[in-house]
Order: sequence, then C-alpha cells, then structure tokens
Amino acid sequence: TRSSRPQRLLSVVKKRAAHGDPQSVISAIDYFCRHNEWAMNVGDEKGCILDSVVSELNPERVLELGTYCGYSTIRIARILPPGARLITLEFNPDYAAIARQVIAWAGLEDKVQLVEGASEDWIPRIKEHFGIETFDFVFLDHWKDRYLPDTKLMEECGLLRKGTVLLADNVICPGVPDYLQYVRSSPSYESYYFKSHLEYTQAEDGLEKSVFLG
Ligand SMILES: O=C(NCCCOCn1ccc2cnccc21)c1cc(-c2ccc(F)cc2)cc(O)c1O
Ligand SMILES: [Mg+2]
Repeated sequence: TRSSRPQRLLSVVKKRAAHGDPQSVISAIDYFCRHNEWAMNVGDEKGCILDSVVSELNPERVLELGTYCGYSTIRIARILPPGARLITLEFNPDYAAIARQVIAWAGLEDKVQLVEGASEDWIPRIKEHFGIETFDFVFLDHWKDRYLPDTKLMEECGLLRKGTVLLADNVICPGVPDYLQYVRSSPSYESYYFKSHLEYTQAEDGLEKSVFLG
C-alpha cells in the first residue's frame, strides 16, 4: 500500500539531511513541505518565533503536546542548554515511530523523551513517572479542543509555576477560540499574540505566548 506522509518525510530526511545535524533536518523537512507535500509541522516562519521564545527562556524542563514527525521537537531540543530535558507526547503510534527516527537522525535523542498516549491520561502522571516538579516551557500543538482542558489540568496537577511559559500553535488556523479567550481574560496569565502564517502557506495563523502568573 501507499506510504504515509510521515514515512515520506522520514525518507526525505534520510536522503537530504546530514546525520547529527539538526539544522539540515529542519531545512530538509521545510523544503519538502513547501515544494512537494504540505504537512502540519510548525514550519520555518512560526519556527523562528518558537526559536526566539525558547532561546530567551533557556528552559531546563520542557513539555511538548503533539510531536507529529518531531520537527518542532528538534527545533526546541537543538537550542536547549546542556542537561535540559524535553518530554514530548504523541497520541498516534505511527507518528511516534517516525518521530523517534527523525529525532535520532538529528542526534537529539539524549535530550528528548517521547511518550505515546493521550494528554488527559499522561498529564496527571508526569510528576511521579518522570520525577519532574514543574515545567519551564510548554508547547501546545495537539488536538485544538484539548488546549484549554489540558491547560486547566496542568494547573490542577501543579505542573506550572510562576513564570512558566505556554506557547500555543494554530491559535487562528485551525483556531483555538476557547483557549484564547481563557488565557487572554484570566488574571493568572499574561498573554501575547505573535502574528504569522499557517506553515508553508499565506493563510493567517499565529502563536500565543502566555506566562503563568501563579
Ligand atoms: O491538527 C493539528 N495538530 C494536531 C494533530 C493531532 O494531535 C493529536 N495529539 C498529539 C498529541 C496528543 C496528546 N493527547 C491527545 C491528542 C494528541 C494541526 C492541524 C493543522 C491544519 C491547518 C489547516 C488545515 F487545513 C489542516 C490542518 C495545522 C497544524 O499546525 C496542526 O498542529
Ligand atoms: Mg500545529
């Protein structure tokens, strides 16, 4: 049967990118998705905004909800300080299997722990399973109707601390209206909208950066 889009992405990475060179993996994926086949990676334009938020924060403990093929995983992991750890959660086992290989090809497997399953099942177990107190940075890029309930769940589970930064992808397209309304109106968050475009297109999209105030 026909290969999957993630499988085609992985084969492009292995053909075009240098092993152990995260930037070449990022460039290979972006070229393929812009010129051959669109895929739902955060992409190069929003990716540069992600890079700037992460490098300004220098987080030690990072959570990513939504791995897909590992594109944003390696964008984040490649600029983390030594000893920092990224936990990335993927629901789809086929995506997870591809992402593991993309992350390994980039040489970043030591900084990344990929877990498979649903956020609502995993979030309550992160503390005891990973021995983590709180996260410094959370990247939300999974089911858009889970951004709000999972943010409330992370608050309830004590995974956020004063200053934890949440960065949410796709706040315009596909859109997360309930999440936006919450973080923009809650006294517990300071929010900022980075206007950009849907990956590899001219459609509007953006990233919402929200600092948890405790
Ligand atoms: O749907 C998207 N992402 C989510 C994937 C499933 O995530 C499932 N998932 C991953 C961990 C995880 C943990 N728990 C539950 C579900 C969990 C997504 C979609 C688009 C998009 C924009 C325009 C279109 F015309 C079509 C699609 C763009 C994006 O950038 C996206 O991120
Ligand atoms: Mg996205």
